[in-house]
Amino acid sequence: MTKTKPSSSTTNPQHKPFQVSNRNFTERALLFKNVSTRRVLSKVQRNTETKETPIKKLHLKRRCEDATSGNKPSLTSDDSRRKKVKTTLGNFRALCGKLGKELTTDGLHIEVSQILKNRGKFIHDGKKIIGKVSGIEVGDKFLYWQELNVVGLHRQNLSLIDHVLKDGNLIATSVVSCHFDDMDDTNVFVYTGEGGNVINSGKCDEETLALMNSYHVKNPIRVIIKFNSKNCGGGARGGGEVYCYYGLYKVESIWKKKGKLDFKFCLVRLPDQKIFVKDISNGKEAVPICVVNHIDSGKVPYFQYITRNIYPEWLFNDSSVGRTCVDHCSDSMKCSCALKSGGKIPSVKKNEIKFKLQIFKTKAKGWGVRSENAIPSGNFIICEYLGEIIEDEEALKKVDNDEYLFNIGNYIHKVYSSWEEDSYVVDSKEMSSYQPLEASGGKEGVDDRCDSGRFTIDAAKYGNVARFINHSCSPNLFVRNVLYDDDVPRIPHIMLYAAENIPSMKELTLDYNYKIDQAIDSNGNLKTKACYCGASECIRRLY
Ligand SMILES: C[S@@+](CC[C@H](N)C(=O)[O-])C[C@H]1O[C@@H](n2cnc3c(N)ncnc32)[C@H](O)[C@@H]1O
Repeated sequence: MTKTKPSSSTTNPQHKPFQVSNRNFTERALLFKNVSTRRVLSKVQRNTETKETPIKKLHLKRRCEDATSGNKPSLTSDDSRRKKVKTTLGNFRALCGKLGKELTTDGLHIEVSQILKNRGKFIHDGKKIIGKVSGIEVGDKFLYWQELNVVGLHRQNLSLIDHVLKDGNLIATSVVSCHFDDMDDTNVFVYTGEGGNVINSGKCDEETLALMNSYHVKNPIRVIIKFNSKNCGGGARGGGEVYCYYGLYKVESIWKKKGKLDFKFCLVRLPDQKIFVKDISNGKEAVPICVVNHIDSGKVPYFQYITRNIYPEWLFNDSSVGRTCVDHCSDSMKCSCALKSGGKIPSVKKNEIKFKLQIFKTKAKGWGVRSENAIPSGNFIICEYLGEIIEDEEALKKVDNDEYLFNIGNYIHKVYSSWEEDSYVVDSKEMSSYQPLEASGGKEGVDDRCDSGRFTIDAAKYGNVARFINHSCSPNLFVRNVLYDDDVPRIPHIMLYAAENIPSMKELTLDYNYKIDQAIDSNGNLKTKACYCGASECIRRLY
């Protein structure tokens, strides 16, 4: 996730846009962590070379057209634009189906897009847009390169960089990147342009020129990521290539390695753009919990977002439990805490999430959690681990599906003597832990129903943001079992705290406290799982 940010120094000391020079189209590499995209580009070239449209003609035409701003107030609302985009894509695919049996042939797609263009069916009348294309949202997916052209995201058949003349200067409008698999974060990525001594000769290819000018103009550039849906949980065609629109970026810096001809362009994602899911809690949390995925097209599998644990019914009817509060004070008729305060529900604000947490897709560990704000170390509760409270016997039956089980353990680390947050006592040696139960010894020596060590939190169906926090052998969070004075005495809350100052956007991690070689599956076989935390002290095994 941490990328070395290139120096912001530019190779053009005059800070003025470069002028259009002769175009020397060759393939070039768009890099995410130095991975080349040549293969994809040459495939596009191969497929388009067979078409009749002469490249020279396209150039002439391009010189004449000028930019259209996507931000100008449009005649139609964004909703109707969106409908139009959907209809147009539907028409495109229907026509592909009609004209060719082999839908994956790019030649067919070019032909179909030409037909739609001739019929005036291109979105935005085939004009090139700078910035947001109305009707298209971040996260929208497209099955074929030509669909990007039809909807106005990227109107190039040959090049990964699209550009337009704006006030006499060529500027970049969109980039198609073909590599997503080696990144934790696409907020920053690097494009490597073609070689050529721009400073001395004043000449370079159009793509390099456009990106250089965009650096000065700071115009928004659309980024589209191409990926293979086979690798990320299926796609519209059950595996294959898909293009996903990732939003607007700007060229932050340009540099050139000593002795090398090619330029590198650092593109940085513009802030305040629509994200994939604005608030997965649907307003249940005080701070919205957004979901972003810069890795693939996968969505968070369904679960129900909760802000309080779900306790088993029998717990409330069992006098040995000694619970006086019902469902965390939600029922003012039954809850003794509420009755004490004249029927008023006590504030549960102490459990509110205060940091702007974000669920994001990691490279190798599924979803993870990070904070958009920096988090100072100390007694700041990041969040509580929530789910269904189940007995350990029940949890043991879930050994083959234990991803979201958190064994509460035998120890209570904090006791709140009142609703005041600062009156707790920290007394902890033993952490609670995620499953497997075999490792945590959850059943040891307990006969009483409400004794601790008999309960596990299952966040598979019901849970909150904490269910996405991954393990690290060098974690930046720690766990405390916290008991409020109105709680079921031996079912503490699992509260997560910052163990250090955590910079914004750094993944939040816990030590799952698993034991190696002690997890057993339902057939009695030893279970192992690799750890991809990446810490220098990583032992390479989760369990
Ligand atoms: C509580 S879930 C964490 C969220 C999970 N990544 C997701 O996508 O929903 C625990 C699971 O995440 C994965 N995981 C967490 N930390 C990991 C790590 N350091 N290395 C590999 N997988 C990890 C494992 O599959 C583990 O069973």
